[in-house]
Amino acid sequence: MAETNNKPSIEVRDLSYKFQDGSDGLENVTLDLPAGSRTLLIGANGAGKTTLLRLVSGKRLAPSNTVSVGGNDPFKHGLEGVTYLGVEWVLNSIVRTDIDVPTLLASVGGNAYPERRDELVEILDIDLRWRMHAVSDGERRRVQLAMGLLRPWQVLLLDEITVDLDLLSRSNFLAFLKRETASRPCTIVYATHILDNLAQWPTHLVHMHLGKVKACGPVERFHDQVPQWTSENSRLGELVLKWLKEDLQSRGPRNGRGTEAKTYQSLEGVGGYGLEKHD
Ligand SMILES: Nc1ncnc2c1ncn2[C@@H]1O[C@H](COP(=O)(O)OP(=O)(O)OP(=O)(O)O)[C@@H](O)[C@H]1O
Repeated sequence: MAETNNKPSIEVRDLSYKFQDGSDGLENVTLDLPAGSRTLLIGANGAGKTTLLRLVSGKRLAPSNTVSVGGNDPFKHGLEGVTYLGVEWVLNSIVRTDIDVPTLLASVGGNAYPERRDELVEILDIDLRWRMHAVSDGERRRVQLAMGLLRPWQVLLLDEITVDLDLLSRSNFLAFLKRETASRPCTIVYATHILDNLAQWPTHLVHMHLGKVKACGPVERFHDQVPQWTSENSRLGELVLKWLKEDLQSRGPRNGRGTEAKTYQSLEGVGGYGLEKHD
């Protein structure tokens, strides 16, 4: 396994990707995210955020010379310093079994990084007496985040995995990530729909729509796109809302219009999943 160099920038060059069924995943995506940046990846459901993150993490094979993380192709080199936390990771069943927190943290190398482990336990307010089959979803997510963040990654790709966190846990978690990028060479890309208290967090924004990058750059570049705001937080919210409304307008509703539209009547007799009513 290769290590990223100590300047973990993310470069994507004219990346197009088709799924196995032949449908377009990404089209001509180009990105330059410098080392030390914290990027928010913004886009409506289905815009291509997960697809992009999986390609950057090396979980999917990108065409050669299109993705470079810290100077390496993540798929070819299986990069040691790249951590991707997404849905598959969240659904890992081990965290639902009757197992205790110290054992779980040790299983991902906690004993090799005792200071980070203790810091994460404190920041995420984890009770070491919890048993994982008997915790709430948010508590489970906090333990999972501690597990995922324990090894000092150089590139962190987060695919909306903070939905279960309460406001304080999420704010502590984001502050921890900010400190990380300030104190050591590391880079973060965070795909999220939840913008609360995020205004001061990103250094860069990427706006995706229908598999393409519509806008990308340092946050300051977008400030004048929203003429009125009541606070920094609502400015980011206003900007994203504006983007998503424009995207919907240019794409049209998913179910199409006029003759293209499917109606419940036109779908009668199609499919059927055994959910029909039986007397
Ligand atoms: N394996 C696949 N085969 C074909 N199409 C797919 C596949 N996976 C995803 N897609 C399609 O690709 C598009 C982008 O999906 P992706 O999961 O990247 O979106 P996203 O921006 O992460 O969305 P969300 O915000 O809902 O998580 C969607 O229209 C989706 O239906």
